[in-house]
Amino acid sequence: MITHEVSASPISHGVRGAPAIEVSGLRRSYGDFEAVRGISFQVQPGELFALLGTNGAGKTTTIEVLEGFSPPTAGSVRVLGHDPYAERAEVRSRTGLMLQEGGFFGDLTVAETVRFWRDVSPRKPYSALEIMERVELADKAEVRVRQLSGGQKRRLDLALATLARPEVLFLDEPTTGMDPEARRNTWAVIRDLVGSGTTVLLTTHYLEEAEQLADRLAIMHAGRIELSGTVAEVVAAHGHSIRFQHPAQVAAHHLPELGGVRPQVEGGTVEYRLGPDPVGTQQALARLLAWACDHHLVLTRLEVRSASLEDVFLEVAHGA
Ligand SMILES: Nc1ncnc2c1ncn2[C@@H]1O[C@H](COP(=O)(O)OP(=O)(O)OP(=O)(O)O)[C@@H](O)[C@H]1O
Repeated sequence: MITHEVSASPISHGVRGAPAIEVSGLRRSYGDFEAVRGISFQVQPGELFALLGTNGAGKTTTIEVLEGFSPPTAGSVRVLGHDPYAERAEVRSRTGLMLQEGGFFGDLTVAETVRFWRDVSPRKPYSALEIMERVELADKAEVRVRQLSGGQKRRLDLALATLARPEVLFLDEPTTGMDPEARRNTWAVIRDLVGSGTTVLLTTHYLEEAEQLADRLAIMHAGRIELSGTVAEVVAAHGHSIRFQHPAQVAAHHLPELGGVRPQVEGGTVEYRLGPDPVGTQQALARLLAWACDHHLVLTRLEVRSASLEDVFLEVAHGA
């Protein structure tokens, strides 16, 4: 499958004031199986929106509909104000995409690959060398694509998806297989693109990637969006937790309730999952410390913290 699309017009973000990407009540079935079950979201021009989710949640299916590879079973999608399936040529000339499986000719070198895709692009804002340098592959220019490592192939994929400076960029798990340094360099490339006005829809299994890059995100599970918002909103709604090492001299059923919350004891750790209200958390902590003093206990490894994106994700994955 060819995965590198090219841009034909300068960045204009489609219809003025309209979202760059609009998904309304999208459903997509494969035979009897409904992979996407009525999801809605919008991505504004110049925004990076991350779709997170469990395996098989429907992220790639959603991206494929947005790219115009398949029509919705129900609902509608718009990219730059157009229907990507019915008006495929218009949309695809202005979007870039990087799928999970890149479609390379393994016998070509990196430089030949970049030159080939640059030659067929109607817009050539960067030289072949600049394109390779941006993803730190200039020193691999003469290496055959099939000899690149997995992470290097992903970087080449990103270079090809962005060589025409697309208005909207779809990135499906862009940093899978990259080492931590390559991942950080790729984040910098993506940030530059967003900084220059590109709208990005990204899927990832790396929660840190979403935390680092996303203006807003949605967490999908089994075809539905379970939560969405900014990272701060999603995490704040989840609340706080108080944890400490389970004191050996206190049976689990003698641990106190804090603000009506019972503790969970697992792997030698006691955890109270509290709501998002900071006053409630403070009162719970005061009550816990008073209880510890009354019982002459030292609470080791005591911590109070806000939920992380990982906590939220795991709750969606297990609880939804
Ligand atoms: N062509 C297909 N035919 C039948 N079922 C499919 C097809 N493509 C995807 N599915 C199913 O649809 C569901 C959603 O798949 P999809 O690839 O969209 O999930 P995902 O969120 O991208 O998953 P992952 O994180 O594992 O890549 C899965 O249960 C998958 O098995």
